Amino acid sequence: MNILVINAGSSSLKYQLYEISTETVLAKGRVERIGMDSSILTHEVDGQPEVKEVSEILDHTTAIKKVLDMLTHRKVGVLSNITDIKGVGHRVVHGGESFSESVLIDQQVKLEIRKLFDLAPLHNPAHMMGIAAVEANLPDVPQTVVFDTAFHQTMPKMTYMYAIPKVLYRKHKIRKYGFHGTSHDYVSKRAAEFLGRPLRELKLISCHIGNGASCTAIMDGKSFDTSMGMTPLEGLMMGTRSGDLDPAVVPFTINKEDLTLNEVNSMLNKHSGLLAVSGISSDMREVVEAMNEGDANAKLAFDMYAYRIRKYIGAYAAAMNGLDAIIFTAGVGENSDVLRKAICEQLTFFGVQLDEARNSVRSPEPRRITTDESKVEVLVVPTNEELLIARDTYTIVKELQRN
Ligand SMILES: Nc1ncnc2c1ncn2[C@@H]1O[C@H](COP(=O)(O)OP(=O)(O)O)[C@@H](O)[C@H]1O
Ligand SMILES: CC(=O)OP(=O)(O)O
Ligand SMILES: [Mg+2]
Repeated sequence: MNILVINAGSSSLKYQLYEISTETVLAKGRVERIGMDSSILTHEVDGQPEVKEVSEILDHTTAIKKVLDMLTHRKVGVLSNITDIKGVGHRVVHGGESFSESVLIDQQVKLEIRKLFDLAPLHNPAHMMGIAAVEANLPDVPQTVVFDTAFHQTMPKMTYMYAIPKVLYRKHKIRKYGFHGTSHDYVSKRAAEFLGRPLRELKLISCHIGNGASCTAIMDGKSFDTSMGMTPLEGLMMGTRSGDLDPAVVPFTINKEDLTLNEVNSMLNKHSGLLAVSGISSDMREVVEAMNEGDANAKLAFDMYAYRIRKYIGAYAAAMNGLDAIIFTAGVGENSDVLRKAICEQLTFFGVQLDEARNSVRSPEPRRITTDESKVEVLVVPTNEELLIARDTYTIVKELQRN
């Protein structure tokens, strides 16, 4: 059965087409710069060179249409007809308190996602555009949503409540939700398999370090605490997001700089983090390069970034009263041996012994980067949010076909 996985952003749309019974990726790609002139569609079929097509793609509906054209293309396509797609799974960042698992999309689900626009303004509106675009192009195909927040619905009240008047939770559901749940879920299961131990017995800290970044404390196979909050802004320092800061900075800045609330929100989400501190880039590769050339701002940005991750690891080891393994994943976590080294070198107190040779290995497979004697294991586990989305979609579609 062919399942299409969609991760729609405001100006981009990533896709992967799976043959799910064998979990094979038949094709994948992305559309960038939707709504701008010269949008770019990049399409890749296993073992073949990438195909790039530049055209004007004004909205998500057109973007999906182009993707479907690519998938059925005479030369670079992998399907003879779009009716060969039997289900579409979407990544949705915010599911609030309504969803603790993946669901089939219906009117009610769409309404709930819309209600959460305020809580994930960068993500949820874009996901809705993706869902509507698929509906317009494939009206008869069942669609599902897989939420970033779902995995974290197991957090106890003690970790998800903010210490502010209760009325704000009652009226507006202001609380910690946590994100990247699909990734934390996937890598924790892979880590348990790799270690050959039951997940339920492990105390894990998974560090999803990509553009957005979050750490999760996982106990008993469940999310116990996580660094992102009501929105994906809390916690670690990120590419362009500030992460934790004294909330008083917000009214103070509004006052002193004569900014609006929206401007401050945008500053904290889009113009902070690595980008602001380094003054160079939100991309860790460029920050490390500048640091190696002696740039002091890049060094400060790198040190702050690594320090925050270390601090969360320390906090979560205490929160769980123990730690078996730390997992690094996502763009930076999987690729930056320099960052992993900076973090792990200062965790010897916990019994982390980094093996530098293992740390510098690159591989798409899960691997250990500590010595055999290390008391706490540190693993690099490449994430695969799309595969989990495809699996969940398959389960839901099969159930639908049975009824
Ligand atoms: N070799 C590398 N070294 C350091 N950072 C890298 C490397 N390759 C990719 N990255 C980082 O990964 C980030 C993207 O991570 P990713 O998980 O794909 O993020 P997202 O899904 O949020 O777009 C980039 O911003 C880049 O900084
Ligand atoms: C929730 C979140 O931050 O997602 P991303 O890392 O894809 O921006
Ligand atoms: Mg990501």
